[in-house]
Amino acid sequence: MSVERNTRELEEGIEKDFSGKMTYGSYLALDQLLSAQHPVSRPEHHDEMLFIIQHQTSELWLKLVLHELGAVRKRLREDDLRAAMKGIARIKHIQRSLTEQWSVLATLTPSEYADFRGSLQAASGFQSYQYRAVEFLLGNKNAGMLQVFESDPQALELLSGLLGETSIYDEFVRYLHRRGYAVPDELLHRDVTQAHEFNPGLVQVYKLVYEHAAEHWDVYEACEELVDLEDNFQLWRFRHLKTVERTIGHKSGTGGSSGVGFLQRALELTFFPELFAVRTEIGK
Ligand code: HEM
Ligand SMILES: N[C@@H](CC(=O)c1ccccc1NC=O)C(=O)O
Repeated sequence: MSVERNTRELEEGIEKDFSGKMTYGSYLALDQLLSAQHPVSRPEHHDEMLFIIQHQTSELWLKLVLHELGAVRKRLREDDLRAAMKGIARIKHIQRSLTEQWSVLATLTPSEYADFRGSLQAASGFQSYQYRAVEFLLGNKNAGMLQVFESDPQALELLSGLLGETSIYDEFVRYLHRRGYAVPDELLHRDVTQAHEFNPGLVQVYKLVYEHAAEHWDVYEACEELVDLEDNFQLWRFRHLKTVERTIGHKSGTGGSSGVGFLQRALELTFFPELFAVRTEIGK
């Protein structure tokens, strides 16, 4: 080791011959991953690379969120609440990372974005099938959303599949029923292709849990985990909205919507309305 030269020597045992062996790059398919950035602006705009990578990293994290949500749903079906909560804890960290990432894109000024926005044509995040899949898995179903995927059979298959399946919230509610809580019957037989709608009877179930937390500790903790999940999702939506506002102001979106106004209305959506409603009822 030569401290003077500020150089670390390689150790004897360090692998150098990778002929026919798996490497870091081959394992991670880096050749594919790192050759998948294709700016479309001509002449190529410097900042389009930021725009592409911000979206690609978001989609990679969304892929993991979907993977974990699938496992959470399975664990709930198997009555393994603790394992399900482990999955939610991981998802919450991913969500924080996704929300934090907006500050990178916020360095894109309106003038820089305007220089290549025209090249994006009608492409828009509205067409992110993984984002829609997350919304469906959390319980905000909307069959109308499938229309933009008519020309993408794989996305259509994933989303129409999820539309007809139970959400995380459906499974949580069914789990509560199996545990003996007085879950209203209509929730157990609801049409799962529709968005979950507010149910006052379920608020009463949560009221019991929150007012006697010590006797319902694991369920109480699980409820708060779900509240965190929704809270984090809304924070992502809010940061998206604010980034859009500072970048394109009140222009309409490339996807054809009114833009900021349309995104604002998504902030009124809720996945687990009863878990928020119970807050008003506690101590009454
Ligand atoms: C400067 C950057 C961005 C701008 C100006 C922007 C703008 C917009 C606008 C105007 C919409 C509404 C749909 C439309 O008419 O196009 C939208 C939707 C959406 N964008 Fe972005 N966006 C940006 C970055 C991102 C990033 C980095 C993501 C990450 C994946 C993203 C994901 C989405 C999603 C998922 C929707 C659908 C939201 C919903 O249905 O409520 N956007 N965006
Ligand atoms: N909807 C954006 C365009 C946009 O942001 C976008 C374009 C192509 C691929 C992803 C995008 N991201 C999010 O909407 C706009 O209206 O400027």
